[in-house]
Amino acid sequence: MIEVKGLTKRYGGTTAVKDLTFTVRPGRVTGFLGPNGAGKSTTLRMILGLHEPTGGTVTVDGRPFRDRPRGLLHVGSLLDAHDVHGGRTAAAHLSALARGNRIPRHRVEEVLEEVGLTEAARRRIGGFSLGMKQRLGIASALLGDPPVLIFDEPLNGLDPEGVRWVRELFRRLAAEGRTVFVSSHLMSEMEHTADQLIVIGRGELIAAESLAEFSARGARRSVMVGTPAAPALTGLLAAEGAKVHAEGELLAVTGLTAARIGEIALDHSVPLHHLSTRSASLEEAFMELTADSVQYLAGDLR
Ligand SMILES: Nc1ncnc2c1ncn2[C@@H]1O[C@H](COP(=O)(O)OP(=O)(O)OP(=O)(O)O)[C@@H](O)[C@H]1O
Repeated sequence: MIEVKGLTKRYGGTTAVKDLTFTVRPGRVTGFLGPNGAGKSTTLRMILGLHEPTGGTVTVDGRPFRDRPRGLLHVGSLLDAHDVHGGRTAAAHLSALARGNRIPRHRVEEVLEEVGLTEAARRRIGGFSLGMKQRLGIASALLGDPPVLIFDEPLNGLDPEGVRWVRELFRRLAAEGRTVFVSSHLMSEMEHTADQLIVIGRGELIAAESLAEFSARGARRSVMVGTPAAPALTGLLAAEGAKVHAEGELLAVTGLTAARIGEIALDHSVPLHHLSTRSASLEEAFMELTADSVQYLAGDLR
């Protein structure tokens, strides 16, 4: 179990993580979601003792990760698939990790087999594709057969076959009773991967709930509106408290009924070419939930 309590990280004037509290439990895949720059990587690095928190605490199975000398037996992680010595072979890389953690040598062959890299074991990592490096990173994480696994954007750069394989692997690891914590900035990636979600924005907790609970938010209907006067109508609807974002030719509106939108358009002589309702996707629910933090980043930090 990973327990994060009041975790804060400041870099100079930037607060990357702010008073974050959540728990990641075993036996399920927990997705760690947030827009770019939300503070996911910083949080994962603090869990792994790679960054010192400015405030708060984080423990893995009751102790700070740094207090465990043979760390790979407790927590396996993949933070950056490129962070490997390109001149080494896959087998040499894993053997060095195994030696450092006093893990039996046969585990190297086992994890290579598990991730489908047996054939490539004697090749230099420098010649690996991103997908192969991701597989090697996952092999490193599995090497110590740890109860807790942490992956930062593990689906990045994988082809559809690779994505399916990773999803099935995560599900199996969770079914074995392990804690599996996986970050992503895309709801679509987590939709078929995670059981539980921790959502952050601007370094702060926005939601910690099951995918089913999150889906209930998605059940809120949105109204699709087509008009040649999109900027004007957007302003009018926002003034009535609606949230509006462009989706191709149409505006997706939440917070107002189709009837009310039609009335507002009529009152201001705004022509409507399209007006329909639909259930929001999980992606929309996520975007709506994190919209404020994205705007903040776009305006103030980038
Ligand atoms: N070493 C650092 N020095 C200064 N600022 C940093 C440092 N590391 C991260 N930040 C800032 O902290 C914030 C959170 O960054 P972080 O990389 O943790 O976000 P993230 O959610 O992982 O984003 P992404 O999906 O883009 O990787 C950002 O505003 C970033 O610019």
